[in-house]
Amino acid sequence: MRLSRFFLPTLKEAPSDAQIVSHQLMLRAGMIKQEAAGIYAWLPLGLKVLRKIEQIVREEQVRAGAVELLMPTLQLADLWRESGRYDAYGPEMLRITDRHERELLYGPTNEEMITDIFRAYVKSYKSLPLNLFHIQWKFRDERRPRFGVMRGREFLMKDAYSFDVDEASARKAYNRMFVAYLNTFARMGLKAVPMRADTGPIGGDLSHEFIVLAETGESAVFCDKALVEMPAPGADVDWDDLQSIVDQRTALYAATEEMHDEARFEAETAEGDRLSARGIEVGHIFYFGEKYSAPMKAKVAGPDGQDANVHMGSYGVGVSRLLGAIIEASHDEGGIIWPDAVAPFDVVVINLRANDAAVSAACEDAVAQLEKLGKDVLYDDTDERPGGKFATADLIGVPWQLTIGPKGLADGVVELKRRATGEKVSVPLAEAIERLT
Ligand SMILES: Nc1ncnc2c1ncn2[C@@H]1O[C@H](COS(=O)(=O)NC(=O)[C@@H](N)CS)[C@@H](O)[C@H]1O
Repeated sequence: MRLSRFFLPTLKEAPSDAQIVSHQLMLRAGMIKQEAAGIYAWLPLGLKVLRKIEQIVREEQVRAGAVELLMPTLQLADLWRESGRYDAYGPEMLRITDRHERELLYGPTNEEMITDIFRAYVKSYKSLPLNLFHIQWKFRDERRPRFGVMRGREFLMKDAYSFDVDEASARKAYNRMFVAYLNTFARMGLKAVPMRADTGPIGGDLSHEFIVLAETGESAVFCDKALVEMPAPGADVDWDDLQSIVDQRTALYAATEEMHDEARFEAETAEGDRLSARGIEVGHIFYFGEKYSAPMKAKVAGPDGQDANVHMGSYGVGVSRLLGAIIEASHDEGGIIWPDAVAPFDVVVINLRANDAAVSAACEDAVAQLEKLGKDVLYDDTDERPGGKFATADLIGVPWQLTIGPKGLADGVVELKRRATGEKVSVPLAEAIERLT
């Protein structure tokens, strides 16, 4: 992609109301534009990252056995009246009346709708276990949207819903999501710690939040620091028997503020291992049994032919929030440092003298070779001065910068820079390409 043909409205300064670094950098890097409080337009660079994060979430859901569908953003109020949540949900719910005076709402979550879909078709335990997920925009009329996409009003969520014949099976579904979440966040270069959490308006009695430690996090958290460095289980696990993996983590103390018990923390965790910090909630999983299947009559015939309510859980990931969380965890004074797996481009090719035919020819050759190898290249072919080009490349956080100028060309070398470390080497183009693949 030629930068001269792209749409990258970078800003020298962030607007003063952007308080945290991720909000400042997303605005300065031309990734988002606020259209209303808590409501954003996703500009090309931001959308590329959003889609990469979404794809990692999707792949790990599928690996854990979940099946993707897509539910609408608009829902009938009557569905929420069945579960009793229509009034209980409160002012965060955006209520809408259509031209026929029908009462609708912009979905903040989808437990009722997915239960309605399930009960319409599934009648036998033989269809279980089942986990259905989608990645869809939600609306929550937050009283104080802030910190950019971190706490928006319209935001992208992956929400999955599991259906099982009994509690024991439902806990296995819960464990599959628990492990899938550990793998998901690790693939994005994040250290996310599962912590016992409150269940709030979703309900149930078993819940974990996945927290990324960050000073600007809204949650106060307490945990055994061993949990932070524990590697993710990876894909090669027995998805039908994950209890030992889950126990390994839940055996160590980890709780959000609402669930924290200082006495228990001190009893269970040696002083040197106690971590109290602030964190960002990037995922939240719940087991809530028959909370929705009972009032909505979502039943299956069991092996004995008797109908029984299915046991459910729901599992959310803040897909759009993750851009903010990743930047909070990975940036420096120059700007964003994207982990390779979610970067908007793999490499920026920087032309130091766009009006020099030989340099431009060398750049275009490098771009062509890299694209032939499947690399996603941003080619800065603008007539911006070199300092400005380097500053833009650092700001938008692409993992590699390959710079070509007249002097390097004369010496038969290009300069390759690793954004994360700042390390630079001057090597022949072939070797630079070798290092990039
Ligand atoms: N206002 C918001 N802006 C951005 N992300 C949010 C917002 N509210 C929640 N999230 C993200 O969405 C995730 C899931 O939201 S939740 O309320 O915890 N859980 C649910 O809605 C359940 N239905 C899970 S399917 C949270 O962990 C958080 O990462």
